[in-house]
Amino acid sequence: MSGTTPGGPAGVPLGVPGRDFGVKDVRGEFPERIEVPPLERPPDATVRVPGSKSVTNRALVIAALAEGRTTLLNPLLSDDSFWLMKSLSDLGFPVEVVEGGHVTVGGGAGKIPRPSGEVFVGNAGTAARFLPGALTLGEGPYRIDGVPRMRERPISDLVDALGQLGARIEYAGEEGRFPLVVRGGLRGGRAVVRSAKSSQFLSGVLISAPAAREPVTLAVEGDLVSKPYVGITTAVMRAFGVEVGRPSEGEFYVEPATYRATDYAVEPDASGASYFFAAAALTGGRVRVEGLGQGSSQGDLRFTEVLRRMGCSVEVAEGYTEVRGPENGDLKGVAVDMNEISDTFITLAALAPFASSPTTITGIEHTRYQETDRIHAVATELERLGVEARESRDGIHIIPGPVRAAEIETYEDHRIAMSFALVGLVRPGIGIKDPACVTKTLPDYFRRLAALGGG
Ligand SMILES: O=C(O)C1=C[C@@H](OP(=O)(O)O)[C@@H](O)[C@H](O)C1
Ligand SMILES: C=C(OP(=O)(O)O)C(=O)O
Repeated sequence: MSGTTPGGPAGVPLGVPGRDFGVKDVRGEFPERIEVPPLERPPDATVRVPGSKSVTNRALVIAALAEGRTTLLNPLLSDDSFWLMKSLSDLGFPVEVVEGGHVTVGGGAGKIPRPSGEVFVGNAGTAARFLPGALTLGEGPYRIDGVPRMRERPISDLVDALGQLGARIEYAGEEGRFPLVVRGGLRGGRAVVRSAKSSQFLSGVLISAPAAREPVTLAVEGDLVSKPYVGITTAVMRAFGVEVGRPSEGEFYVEPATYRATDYAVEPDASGASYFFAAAALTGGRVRVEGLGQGSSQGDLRFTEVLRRMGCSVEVAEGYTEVRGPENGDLKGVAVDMNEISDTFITLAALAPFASSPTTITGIEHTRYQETDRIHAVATELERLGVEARESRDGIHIIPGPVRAAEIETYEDHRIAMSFALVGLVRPGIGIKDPACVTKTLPDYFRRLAALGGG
C-alpha cells in the first residue's frame, strides 16, 4: 500500500472500550489516495470479516427497545454502527463497547430515557430508517438528521407508513426528506407500506411495530426490493422474543409486545465478505471466510452463486464459505438479476471486465438512491478504466476489454472503493481516491486486502 496504512492494528485500535463506541475516527489517518499493488501470487487464505452491519444495527435498536441488558458479540464497529450507538446513547440508553469489542446495551423496556433530543445518523441508511419508528416510543419531539446525502435519500415511504399507524412525524426541512421531527405515540392498526426504493422502510416499521398499542398489520404495495433483508429483520426480532406473522404473501402481522434482552452473536458480514471471495475469483486463488456459511440469514452470501456461474468452485459449509477461482483464469460473464443482493452488484461489476464474455446486471434501480447513484457511478468508473459499460434504468451491461491504469473516484461510497480496489490486485496503477470512505462498513479494508498477499 502506498501512503500510510490505515486501519492496521498498529494505527487503529478498533474495538477498544470507551465513549467512542470502539470506533475511533480514523478518516484523518487515511491518505488522499491509495494505490493497491497487484498481488504477487494468487491468495491462499482463510480470513475473518467483522460482524454484519445489517444484523448489528437491527440488534442495537431492538436491544434498546428491549427489557434487560443485551450483549452483542462480534458486532460491526464502523461509521454506520457508531452513528447508531451514538444516537442511542444521546437518547439516554447505556451503550458500551467492552473488552473484546463486544457491545452492551441497557434496554428501556419500550421507553426512551430522554424525553426529547436530537440524533444524527451520518449516512447510515439502517439508522435513518430504523430510528424514526423507535422514536415514537418516547415523548418527543426528537429531531433526526444526517449528512447531506442522507437529506437526498428517500424517506417518505417510511414516514407515510408510520403515519398510517398514528405516528406524528414532520419534515423539518424539505417535504419528503430528512431531517425529521418525531413526536411520541404509535397506535397501530393497518398500514400499506411501499418499499420499492428501499426494503429498509418495511424493516423500520416492523422493528417498531411491537411497541404500538394495537396489533399492526402491514400490507406491502408494489415491488419489495432487497427482500432478504426483511428476513434478517424478522430473524433478529425473533431472537429478541417477537414473532412476525405472515397472514398472506404480501402481509406482515405483529402483536403488541416488549422485546426481551439476549446475548446475541452477530454473524460475519456477507457483503463485506464478497470482496474477498471476488479476490479469489479474479486471481485463480482460494479464499475461505470463517463463520459465514449454511444457515446464514444474509442474502448477500448468494453472491457466491454468481461466482459459481462465472466458473468458480464454491463450498458453503456449516462454519465457513470457500471460493476457488478458475485455475485457467477463465471467468465467464453472466446475466443476473441482483435485486435481492444489490450491495454486491458493484463487486461483480469490478470482476466483469476480466471475464471472457459480457455481463448484464438487472433489477438494481433502487441502488441509484443509495450512497450515490451507484449504476451511474459504476458505469463512469468502468469507462475511466477503458471498459465499455452501458447503463440502463435498472442495470448495467459490461463488455470485457483491456483495463488501463486510472484514478478511481469513489463518491463517498465505500462499496465503490472496496470493489474497484479489487481491480488493483491484477492491474498495476489503480488508484482509489478518498479511500477513507471504507470506514462506513469496513474501516481496515485495505489492510485486510493487502494481507491476502501474505503481507
Ligand atoms: O436493511 C438493511 O440492513 C439493508 C438493506 C439494503 O438496502 P435497500 O433495501 O435500500 O436496498 C442494503 O442495500 C443495505 O446495505 C442494508
Ligand atoms: C446501501 C448501503 O448502505 P445503507 O445502509 O446506508 O443503505 C450499503 O451499505 O451498501
